Amino acid sequence: MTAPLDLEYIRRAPKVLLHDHLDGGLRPATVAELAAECGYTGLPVEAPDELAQWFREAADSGSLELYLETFAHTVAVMQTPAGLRRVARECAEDLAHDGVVYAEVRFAPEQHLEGGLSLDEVVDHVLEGFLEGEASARAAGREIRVGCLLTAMRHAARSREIAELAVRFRYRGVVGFDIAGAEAGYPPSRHLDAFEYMRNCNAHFTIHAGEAFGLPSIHEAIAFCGTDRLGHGVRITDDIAVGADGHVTMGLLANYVRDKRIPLELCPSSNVQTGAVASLDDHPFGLLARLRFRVTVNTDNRLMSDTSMSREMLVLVNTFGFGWSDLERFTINAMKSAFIPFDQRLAVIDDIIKPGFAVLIG
Ligand SMILES: O=c1[nH]cnc2c1ncn2[C@@H]1O[C@H](CO)[C@@H](O)[C@H]1O
Ligand SMILES: [Zn+2]
Repeated sequence: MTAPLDLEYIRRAPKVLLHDHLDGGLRPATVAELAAECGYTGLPVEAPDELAQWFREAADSGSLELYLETFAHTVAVMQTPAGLRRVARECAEDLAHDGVVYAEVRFAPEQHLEGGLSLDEVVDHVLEGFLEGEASARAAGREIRVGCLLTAMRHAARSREIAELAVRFRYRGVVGFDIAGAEAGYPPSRHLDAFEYMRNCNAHFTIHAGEAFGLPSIHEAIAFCGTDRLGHGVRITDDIAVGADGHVTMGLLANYVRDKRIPLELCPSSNVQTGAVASLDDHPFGLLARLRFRVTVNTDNRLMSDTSMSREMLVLVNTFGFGWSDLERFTINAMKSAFIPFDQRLAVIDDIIKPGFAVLIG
């Protein structure tokens, strides 16, 4: 018998998450406790439930720049070894508890140096925290593997250094590289040097592109930088026209993205909060899925959007009428697009995802 498509059963499905920011996923109580521990007095409110509400409302800004301002508070409490480890451990635990079996979690090491740690030390503590979280999830009967992506901030000038850091840690849990931050005014090609270095090392990367800025950003990310995946990429719809009769016309760039199976890391709730799309009903996820782009479902920032991987899936089910086989397809899309070796991706698909969905589909 087919399982009901509700939150409880979606949480049981084996899920894959490619786009989740470590500093956007703290538990509200952890923000409050770490602030007290490290003497950070800048929090707007202190009770965990008020903090949860504050983050959601402040992030609900309609602009990426304002949305990003909320990260000042989470980054502020992630400056010590204990803080970094705890946040990473809880991240792995929370994702596992939600039924995520493979995740790539990203953060920007350059934002965690205020307590005097080196870039290498910051990465060490976060990776240690992920391992602890994987172990405690396993003890609770949940298997998860967390890979780490190192992000460089696009307004800064450390991307080459962060790319080198990612390669230095490639055998210790870092699986790729990314750039994030305000998009308008900071095109991907500004960081060409970092991407060329990654390519020269046969290493993987994704680029936040096509979120707050449109087609030129996506084009640069692909044609100049050679990105493996697109962080968001929702604005690819600027190159897709749907006529009144439903006839679809796609431009060269949209065709290229689809032909090359370039994965789109779509983040429905986040896209509404930053104003990349007007509402969930207007989100192009449904159109892009129907046109068979390689779409994946992601959380972006669980704290700012008060969401989880299961909730993002439920939102899509409710908005577009997707069924279990669609959710399985999006999950397999994500696993195919992960930055771990091919044989390992295949093993997750064959041994975990397909059997897990088979039980639900009945
Ligand atoms: O959706 C997004 N678009 C662009 N940048 C983002 C987004 N979410 C988070 N960050 C930025 O990435 C940094 C490292 O994790 C965060 O501190 C935030 O500034
Ligand atoms: Zn993001």
